[in-house]
Amino acid sequence: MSGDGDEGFQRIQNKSQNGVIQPILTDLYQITMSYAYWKSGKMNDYAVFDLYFRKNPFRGEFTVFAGLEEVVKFLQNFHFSDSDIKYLRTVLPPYTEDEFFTYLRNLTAKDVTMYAIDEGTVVFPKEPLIVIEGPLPVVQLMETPLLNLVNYASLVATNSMRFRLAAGPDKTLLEFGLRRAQGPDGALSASRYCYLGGFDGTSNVLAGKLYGIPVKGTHAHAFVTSYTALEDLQYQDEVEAYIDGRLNNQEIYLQKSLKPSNSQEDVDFVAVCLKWQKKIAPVIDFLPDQVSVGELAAFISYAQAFPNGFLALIDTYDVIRSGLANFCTVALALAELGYRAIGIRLDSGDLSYLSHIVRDSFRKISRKFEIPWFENLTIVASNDINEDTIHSLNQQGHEINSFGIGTHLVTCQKQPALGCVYKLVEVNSKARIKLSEDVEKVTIPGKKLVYRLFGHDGNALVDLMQQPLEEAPKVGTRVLCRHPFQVRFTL
Ligand SMILES: Nc1ncnc2c1ncn2[C@@H]1O[C@H](COP(=O)(O)OP(=O)(O)OP(=O)(O)O)[C@@H](O)[C@H]1O
Ligand SMILES: O=P(O)(O)OC[C@H]1O[C@H](OP(=O)(O)OP(=O)(O)O)[C@H](O)[C@@H]1O
Ligand SMILES: O=C(O)c1cccnc1
Ligand SMILES: [Mg+2]
Repeated sequence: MSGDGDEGFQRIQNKSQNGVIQPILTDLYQITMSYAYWKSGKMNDYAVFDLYFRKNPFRGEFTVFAGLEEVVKFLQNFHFSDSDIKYLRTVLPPYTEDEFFTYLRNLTAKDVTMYAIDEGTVVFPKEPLIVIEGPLPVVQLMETPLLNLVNYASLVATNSMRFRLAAGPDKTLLEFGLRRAQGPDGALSASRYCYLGGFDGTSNVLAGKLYGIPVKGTHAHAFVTSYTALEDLQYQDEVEAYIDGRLNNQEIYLQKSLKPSNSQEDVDFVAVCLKWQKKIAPVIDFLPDQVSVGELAAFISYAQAFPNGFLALIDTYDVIRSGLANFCTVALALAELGYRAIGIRLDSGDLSYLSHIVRDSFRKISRKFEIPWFENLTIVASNDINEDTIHSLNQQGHEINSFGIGTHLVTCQKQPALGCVYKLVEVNSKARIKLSEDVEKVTIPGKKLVYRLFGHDGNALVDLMQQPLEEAPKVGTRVLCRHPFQVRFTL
């Protein structure tokens, strides 16, 4: 068994994420330009490229830089394989000189130098996040893969941090985006960089395995709707075996039982639940004959499987009249047997209103039965949540402890791409500029160093770009900083 698992892991490591990141994961024009550079004798020109973005995403004021670890791995492993070369021979024109393919086959990043800002740093438009320098054709070939590695990673990390800022530091944020992400690679990147941006965990099991991200989750509506009666808690084949006389009543009863946390003696858990149902009905105001018995069976079944991890999705039928009542019933039965339930999840309706109703019931039970922790049970909310939903919930007031967020987080619905670019700024120590009709698109020529200047109070004031030969700013000394584009003249 473990052999199978390891093979699966190897397959993924070799072929998925890292396997797919390779020099020919690029735009064709990088290869054709390399050929032209090579043919015109520019292969030893020394070029400097800046990787930067022009505008913070989501109409925001900051960006979180991410993707650097994969960039480093990419540079370390940069080479074209025999099969890459074989394929490229079919793509380039037949008159492409043979020596070029030998040149490509022997290329590595050994003559390339990279400077970068630390991954996870808050960064701003126009400043180089990565500077790459080396032989022109080689650093040209880096453009597309590097942009691919940084763009989405930084976008989704920024999105994740924005959700974190909206929710506040004490909420648990779970990424539930696998089913809605842009394919398998998009999903894995989303899980990885949402964690970097401030989420606490993911539902994506493979991301947990590959990147060490905590994996968390609840259960789905299907789990609830699959049960229709308390009899579902018995295995059907065992019911048949009982009818046939192959099993006795005691053996069937065991399916309904649970051992208390401190004993090995089976207790009829269903009976304990039904006892608590009667006791709490007047406390939190529900009618036992109005709850869904299938939902109760589902919750009991989940509680038997995870007596220390019972978290129930309570909106399958009716949150107040059924889901909440059934959850409290089972949670109290668990409490009698020495277990602490975790809480509930809401996946529809008015999340502010419902979270208040739920917390209110938890408080009533906590006081009535003197179970202090019951009022602090976790309330998880999900259902198409975006950043604005969280701000709105904060304004209205809510009792949610944890948000499960998928679609809006991983697809970055508010802005689907960051727009990082990779521009030539220097060749053979001479600055290069790209002019444009659009002033935003004019490049800042020359190699630059970026300093982050901090005030006396320890807060960052400004990022300063300088040429390498300019004197570095000194602590305690005033520095003249000019905006690179918005020049202000005073007369
Ligand atoms: N109190 C609230 N304030 C702001 N947004 C909320 C609040 N409660 C829920 N939402 C958000 O409103 C959106 C729509 O909720 P709505 O109740 O219409 O959806 P629903 O319950 O899934 O219903 P349906 O499935 O029938 O569309 C969801 O994206 C949800 O996250
Ligand atoms: O809403 P998201 O932020 O994408 O979070 C993930 C969603 O995925 C699940 O249900 P799914 O959407 O598959 O079914 P549903 O529409 O019935 O909730 C879960 O219940 C969430 O609603
Ligand atoms: O664990 C959950 O509750 C979950 C996981 C993925 C999508 N929606 C919910
Ligand atoms: Mg949904």
